[in-house]
Amino acid sequence: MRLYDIDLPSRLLLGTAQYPSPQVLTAAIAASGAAVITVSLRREAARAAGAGSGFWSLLQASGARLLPNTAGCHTAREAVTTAQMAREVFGTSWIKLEVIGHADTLQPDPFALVEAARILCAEGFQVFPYTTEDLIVAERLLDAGCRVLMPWGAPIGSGQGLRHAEALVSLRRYLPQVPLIIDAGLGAPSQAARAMELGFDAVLLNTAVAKAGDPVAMAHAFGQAVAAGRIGYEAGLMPPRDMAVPSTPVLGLADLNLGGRP
Ligand SMILES: CC(=O)[C@@H](O)[C@H](O)COP(=O)(O)O
Repeated sequence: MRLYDIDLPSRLLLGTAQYPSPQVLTAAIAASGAAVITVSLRREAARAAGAGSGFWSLLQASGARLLPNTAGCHTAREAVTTAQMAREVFGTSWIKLEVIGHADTLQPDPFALVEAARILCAEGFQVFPYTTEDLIVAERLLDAGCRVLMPWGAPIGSGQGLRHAEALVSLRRYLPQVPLIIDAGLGAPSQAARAMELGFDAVLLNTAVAKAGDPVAMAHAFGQAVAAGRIGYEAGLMPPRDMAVPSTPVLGLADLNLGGRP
C-alpha cells in the first residue's frame, strides 16, 4: 500500500492509547504487524510525562511509522497548532487530522476540518483527515490538498463496525483512485475484514485492541483479518444471488454398480 509516496507493508494502522501497560502496547504493535501507529500529542504527551520519558522511545523502537494525530481538538485553529507542534516533536509532516464537532458523538466538524486541512496542506503537511462518509466533504478535502481520506466506520470507541456501509461503498465507487482508510468504530476483526473486502485500502483502529481481554491476541486477529479481507477483495468476490444454484452440477446418471455384480 502506498500513502503519500511511502510504501507500507501492512494495511493496518494502530492507535496507541488506552493499553493496560507499555509492555502490552509494544507486544500488540508487534502482533498486529501494523506499519503505522498513531499517537496523540495532546493526550499521550501528558500521560507519558507522568509515566516517564520512555514512551516516545517505545514507539520509535516499534519500527512502525508514526502518524501523530490531533485528537481532542475542537477548532481548526487548535488542530493546526497541534499539528505544527507534532511536526516539531516527531519530525514528520504526516498528520492525522481530527477536529471533533460534537462532544457526545465525537463526529468530525466538516467545516473546521476542511479549513484546517487547507491550512495544513498549504504548509506542506501530508494530511490524513478523519471524516464521515459524506461525498461533498470528501471532495472539499481533496480540493484542499489531501491525498488520503479517513472516513469513519462508526463513532470513535463505539465498536459498531461499518454503521453506514452503503454510503461508504458509494464513496469508494466515486473515488476509486483515492486511498480510503476506514478509521474508528471497528469492534471486531470480522468488521475490519469486511471493510477490506469492500475495497477500502486500510483500516485504523485503537479501542477494540486496547480494551480487548487479551490485547496482543486481538491485535494479531485484526492483522490477520485485514490481510485476509484484502486477499479476498483482490481475488474477486462472487456476486450475491437471489436464488440457490447447485454447487455440484449433475451430468448424466451415476453408475452405482460398484461391486462388480450383474
Ligand atoms: C487513536 C485514534 O486515532 C482514534 O481517534 C481513532 O479514531 C480510533 O478509533 P477507535 O478507538 O474507535 O478504533
